Amino acid sequence: MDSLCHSSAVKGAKVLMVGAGGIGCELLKTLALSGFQDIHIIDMDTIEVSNLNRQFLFRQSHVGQSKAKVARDAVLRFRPHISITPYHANVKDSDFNVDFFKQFSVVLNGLDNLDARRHVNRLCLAAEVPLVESGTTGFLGQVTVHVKGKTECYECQPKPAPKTYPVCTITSTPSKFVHCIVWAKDLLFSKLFGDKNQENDLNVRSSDASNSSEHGEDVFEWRNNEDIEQYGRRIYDHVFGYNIEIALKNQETWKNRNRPKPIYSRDVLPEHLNHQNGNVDKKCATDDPLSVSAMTSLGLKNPQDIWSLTENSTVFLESLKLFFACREKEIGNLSFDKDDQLAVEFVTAAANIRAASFGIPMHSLFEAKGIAGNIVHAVATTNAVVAGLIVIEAIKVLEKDIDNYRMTYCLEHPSKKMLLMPVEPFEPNKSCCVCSESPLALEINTHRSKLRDFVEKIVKAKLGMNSPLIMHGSTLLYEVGDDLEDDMIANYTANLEKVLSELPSSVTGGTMLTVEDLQQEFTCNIYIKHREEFDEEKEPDGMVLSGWTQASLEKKDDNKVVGNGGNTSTSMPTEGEREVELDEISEGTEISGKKRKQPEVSAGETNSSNEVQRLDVVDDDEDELVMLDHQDTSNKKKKLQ
Ligand SMILES: Nc1ncnc2c1ncn2[C@@H]1O[C@H](COP(=O)(O)OP(=O)(O)OP(=O)(O)O)[C@@H](O)[C@H]1O
Ligand SMILES: [Zn+2]
Repeated sequence: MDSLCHSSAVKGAKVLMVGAGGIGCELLKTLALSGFQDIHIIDMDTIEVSNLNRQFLFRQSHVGQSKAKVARDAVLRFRPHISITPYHANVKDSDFNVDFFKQFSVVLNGLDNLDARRHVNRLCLAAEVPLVESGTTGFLGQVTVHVKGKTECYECQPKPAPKTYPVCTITSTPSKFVHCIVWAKDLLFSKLFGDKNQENDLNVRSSDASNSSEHGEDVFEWRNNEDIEQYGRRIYDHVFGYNIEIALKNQETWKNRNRPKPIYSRDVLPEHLNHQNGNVDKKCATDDPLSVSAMTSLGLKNPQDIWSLTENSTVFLESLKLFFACREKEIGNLSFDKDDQLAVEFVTAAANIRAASFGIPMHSLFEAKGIAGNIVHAVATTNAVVAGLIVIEAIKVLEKDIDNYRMTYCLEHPSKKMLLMPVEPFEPNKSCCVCSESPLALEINTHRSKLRDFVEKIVKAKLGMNSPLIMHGSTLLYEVGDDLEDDMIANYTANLEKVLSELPSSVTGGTMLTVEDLQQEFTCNIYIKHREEFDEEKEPDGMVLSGWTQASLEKKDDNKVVGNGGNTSTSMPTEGEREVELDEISEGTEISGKKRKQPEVSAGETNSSNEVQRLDVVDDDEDELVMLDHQDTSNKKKKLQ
């Protein structure tokens, strides 16, 4: 190690670290202690109290300050003579362009989301700077090396698709608590507090209801003649009582399922809730609307308690009331946030009441929050191990020790007596459209789909472009930029609303479109195939992109996404479930069944085969997160404490 620390490659290296969170803090410390002398750090966040348990460069007094800057100061205290340059900024900002990236010898990622990772991958490819990429999820972690032309890029292999659920499971036939959470968060919470005009599957039921029993208006609207408690109870009775009764009428649905039980507020709560007569203004009297809490107001203290049905019903009404009383300005714009206490309380209560109705075990707020926020509790040790591995790979990259590059996976349980599983990197995937410029094919109804659908669903969501430019031959159909003339902007805005075949340069079957992101210096050709019909459930986008590894995932996932509740139900298994873990983790990542050589295991080890299945660990990220189901959550919690 000593020789490594003093290697001239290390001393002379200029390193860019992206992310100064859980992995980043460990990484900066390890870099400094390993002899690196010129380190740049980009992080867009400020320090939060919840970071302090593991992001050890930060202290209570730093809360609210830039992570990048505080991390720098903390490390300079024990390595005063090295140079650390912090940027409190989003790595996607246009300042961080290809030229910016070119100045570095290596880029090290300690990020927590797919979007930023893809962006950095593209910049590293364009700037031809090696990338060491990392991620952790609880006890699981991985460090991978990406060198243009030598190893696969970050996007050569498909990433696990966020687990999605069939809409009908969420709206009609939940069988697990997570289904109730998705319903509470993506349907009910959004309906009540988010954008009312959003398409939402609760609409179906509310209009059913308005035809039969209600007054032809939106059931979810607060009516002039009712007080907030009446409103809350009406919503309660509608979603937990009336809607269930309607659902029960469909005998077919319940032939092989347990029939749910309608729950009405009068069955579980007294006619008037005495405590709610308390002074609402007093409950709101705080500088920080985010600190308003139904639990506080009701005297419920322990977030690990599982509330009774009555308690859940009380929390439901109280949190709804507090939203309207204390946070009225935000209503209409809210989306669920795991750090929003009142939102978590509402979602926990609503999910529990629904669970009770469907005979599903109820959960504590702590557990519900974990599921709703896709939280896998971070393990500081995993971050430290991963940071160490990043530095080891960075040193190999700097010394151009290509034969020894490794992708390393941290396991939760020893496999072949090892907790760390190093594997040789793959070569670049020839069909990867990011690093091999391989064209894609898009099946789309060119007479029905608008350019806007193409931009949103394909260019942004699937291809991860920030500032796209779309060309058909020499005609520019769309472009984003700060310096566009007004008439161009008007032109592009008009194009967005046109169907593809009616664009100024008609896009039909057989057209080749070029899509480019100027900042990422990433270009992609898309061959358009016209197709009339799409299966609403299986192909909810109304278009199918193929030709790249991403597309194979789509086929695998025949469920329709509900809202943005992307979750995977990969679980942390107990010892006996080891095989399940391997299968589940690799699910969605190893679609071709390719095997990777595992060179580090010597013949004397217990393994009979020297091949292991590729493991990919999903990261703690909103897009691609692992979610624990209830058994595993409790199992895990025990281990963590
Ligand atoms: N686009 C981006 N530009 C710059 N920094 C980013 C970007 N996306 C994520 N990050 C940073 O990456 C870091 C990831 O760290 P980590 O996974 O520990 O998350 P965290 O936000 O600190 O903690 P948690 O989400 O678990 O509360 C964060 O500090 C975050 O600010
Ligand atoms: Zn690639």
